[in-house]
Amino acid sequence: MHLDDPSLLRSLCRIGEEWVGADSQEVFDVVDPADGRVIATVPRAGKAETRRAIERASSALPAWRGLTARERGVLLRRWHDLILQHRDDLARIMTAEQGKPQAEARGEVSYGAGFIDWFAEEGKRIYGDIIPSPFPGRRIMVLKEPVGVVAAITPWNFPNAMITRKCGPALAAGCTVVLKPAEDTPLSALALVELADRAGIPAGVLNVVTGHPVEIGAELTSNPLVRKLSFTGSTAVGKALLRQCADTMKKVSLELGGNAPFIVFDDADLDAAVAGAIASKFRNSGQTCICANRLLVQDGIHDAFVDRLVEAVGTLDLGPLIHGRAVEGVERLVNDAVALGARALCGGTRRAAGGNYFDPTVLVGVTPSMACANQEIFGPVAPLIRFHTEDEAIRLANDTPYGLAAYAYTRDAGREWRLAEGLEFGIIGLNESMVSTEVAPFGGMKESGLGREGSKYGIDEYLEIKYVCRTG
Ligand SMILES: NC(=O)c1ccc[n+]([C@@H]2O[C@H](COP(=O)([O-])OP(=O)(O)OC[C@H]3O[C@@H](n4cnc5c(N)ncnc54)[C@H](O)[C@@H]3O)[C@@H](O)[C@H]2O)c1
Ligand SMILES: O=C[C@H](O)CS(=O)(=O)O
Repeated sequence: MHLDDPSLLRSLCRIGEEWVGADSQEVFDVVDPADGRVIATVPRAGKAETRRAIERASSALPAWRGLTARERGVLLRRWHDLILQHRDDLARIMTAEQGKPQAEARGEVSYGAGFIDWFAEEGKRIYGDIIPSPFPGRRIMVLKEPVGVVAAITPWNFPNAMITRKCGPALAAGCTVVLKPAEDTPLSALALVELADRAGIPAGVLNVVTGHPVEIGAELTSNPLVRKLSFTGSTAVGKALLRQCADTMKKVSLELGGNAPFIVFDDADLDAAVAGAIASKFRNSGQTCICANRLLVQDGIHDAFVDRLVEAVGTLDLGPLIHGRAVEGVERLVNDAVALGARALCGGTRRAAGGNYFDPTVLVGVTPSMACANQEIFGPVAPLIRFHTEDEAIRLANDTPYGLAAYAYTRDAGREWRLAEGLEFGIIGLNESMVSTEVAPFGGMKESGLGREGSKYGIDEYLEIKYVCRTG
């Protein structure tokens, strides 16, 4: 892989001042999903290394939280600037380990840097309260303090932005972090830590451990020095980690799976609806938590929408899926739907040329009971379900344990409000499918998670509220 700055390609864990291997010297391969080439190896660390990282984060905490928010903000701003200076290299590393096309990868790096920029400022707005006391002679105050050592566990599909979306607010609030990135995409995390080091963020504030997810996770969720877990990943793993945190009562935020409905009403702007569906469904080859997962299309516009969608899909050139298991999972969902009567109007199979590619697919005749309408597809497959009335659309959309993102295209303002209030999802796009920004609260309801990331709300996840009552 060509890098303008090859020293960004780090392949060891970062614990305090040191870049270290696993105690066992074991390593695991990092593989390019496009062709299966091994691009690096990183340590297969476990419990002992994680414990040392936690202890180092704990020892770094007093000095880091002792800085003023402005001082931390200066360091975060430097980190932000270095990320953007090295955007092309960070994108090259991301494409090599995750498969995301270069333009999308550069976009993710800029999006991820936005969280550092945003929270460099938000740290200076962590306001407490002075509350008028009902008791004569007594003062009532509310302080907000950093929660302490944070464990962050992140997924492979956005190997840069999911890390900065946690580390930005955590560091701005005065917390220190032990990060476990996804085993498929550790290099983006290690490059970010290298740049944090160059920015002058003190050693021990941001630590990265790569390796056994279950072993590392067990230490992160059980060690009492860790006061917060911030997890982004599948709902199944999120539930397991939430249970594991109960014994030490950690503060937990979870960004989990989704099953986004994309609703197209008869009165929708057809061009906008097709463009929105393409952008939402096929971004990152369909491997995002907020991808349109079910396209609910009203009877009157259905055929015109299908024709235009198939035409637009025919122009796509997508990247690979993350690994062979992902391709097999998508293939199973498509084959299940077709076996039950759905039709693939385009795509429908893995790419004949081989590799982890699945051809972009439009399925019609899908019914709400099919697996592809109830499971997170995480691939470039658009299942279309017909509906007749608005009430039916809202009922179908809400009929899922997930509640992350939902989209609707209509030009009826009254209907927009009924959808905004009637859809049970944390994020709703009305005539818009590109909703992700650092200034807005990102997160889900029901089994899509707990808490929010980004926005003025995102820093609350890394704070404790302290009530002080003073007489005298
Ligand atoms: N809501 C969001 O903001 C958001 C963002 C990105 C991805 N996601 C979700 O993440 C999933 C895809 O990512 P993924 O495949 O990496 O998810 P995953 O749950 O398999 O893995 C996520 C992270 O958890 C780690 N992990 C896995 N099992 C673990 C265990 N038992 N203990 C500790 N750590 C463990 C993995 O190594 C990885 O770092 C999808 O469901 C997607 O919707 C959600
Ligand atoms: O996959 C989930 C990500 O959170 C999507 S986004 O990058 O925030 O849009």
